[in-house]
Amino acid sequence: MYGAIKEYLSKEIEQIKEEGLYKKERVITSPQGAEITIEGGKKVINFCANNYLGLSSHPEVIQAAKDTLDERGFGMSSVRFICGTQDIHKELEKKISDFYGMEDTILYAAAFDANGGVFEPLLSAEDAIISDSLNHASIIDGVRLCKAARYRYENGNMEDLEKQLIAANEKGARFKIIVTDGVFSMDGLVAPLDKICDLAEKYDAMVMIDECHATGFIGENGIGTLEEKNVLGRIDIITGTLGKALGGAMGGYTTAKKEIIEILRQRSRPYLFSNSLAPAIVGASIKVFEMLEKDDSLRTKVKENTRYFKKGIKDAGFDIIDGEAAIVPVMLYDAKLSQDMANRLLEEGIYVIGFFYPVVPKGKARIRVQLSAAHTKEHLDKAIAAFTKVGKELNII
Ligand SMILES: Cc1ncc(COP(=O)(O)O)c(C=O)c1O
Repeated sequence: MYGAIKEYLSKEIEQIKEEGLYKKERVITSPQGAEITIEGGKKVINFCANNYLGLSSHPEVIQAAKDTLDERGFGMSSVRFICGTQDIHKELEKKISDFYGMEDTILYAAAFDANGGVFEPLLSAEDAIISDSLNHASIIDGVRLCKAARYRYENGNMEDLEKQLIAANEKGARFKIIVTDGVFSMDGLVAPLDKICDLAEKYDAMVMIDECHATGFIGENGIGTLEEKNVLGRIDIITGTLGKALGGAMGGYTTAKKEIIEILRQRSRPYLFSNSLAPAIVGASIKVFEMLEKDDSLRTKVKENTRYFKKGIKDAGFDIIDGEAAIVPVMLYDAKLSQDMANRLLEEGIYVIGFFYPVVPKGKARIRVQLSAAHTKEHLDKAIAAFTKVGKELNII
């Protein structure tokens, strides 16, 4: 009887709209890049993709995908352990392990699956997961799927983390794992991993980080937040995505000690019961890692672009959160203002998104600007000029 649930769902949809939380998909008719065309034909400069290294439409990455498509076919039509593993899947896993200096890696269809499928195979009711309050939804879901006791510490608050570790010890937890995003994507701030690792050592816990917004460009060699915070070799489990800086298509991974990955291959449900990554994505991702090994120009560029944009926007009088990532939250505090500003900026040819409660805390509405190595100085100057113009118009600066 669809009638009854139809009425219920329609009410729910109305409620989402009334709360101002209804998400509309903006349709793009061009490839992903620093400049995109949106439906209706308008060309805009894009500041809201996770295309940090500008690789989403990079010619070398596209060529590698085409070559692999020709050589290896379109799809695998199988999960990994039946007949869905080509040699290139193994090659990519080895590349990722070497990149981080970890022992082994397992690929997933998405980082959402990597986070969703990591806890349940490793931990059970006698164990404890201690999770940062701002961790990504996929970590929250992964934790929910596991029987381990859950502890949550206030974002980045090391006193609270210590309290939670003590609480887990008092309950007699067998194994403990602290889990945090490397970069918190709404603030662009890096987790205090050095302090987290110290506490982990003091209380005998493991550490897991989600590097989705960091791999390839944060830290001197682009290894990520573990390099930035000088904790290489002290992190037990890393999850990451191929769907952001590393080409932006899709795919995720977990990299860790050999036994951890071996158990995941045996028991991680999103790995066991979901199709293997398409060869073209695997081939192109191998190319991405080769490019990162050879050349640091893209990560230098995205860092320079971030510095340049931050300076311009601060000099214009805006208030920003000054983090280490290629994410610049321009703080407006008011939800409606953030929406009005984003709409006006789009009219000026600058595509950004306004974020407000419940995505960020109440009273902390903002426009999140994401920088890319694909942005030119001209793109950045245009954006700073448009922010200044609209900011004055809306009495923000
Ligand atoms: C911190 C974090 N973890 C995990 C994910 C999921 O990544 P994927 O798109 O590969 O599923 C995202 C994507 O939004 C993310 O930002």
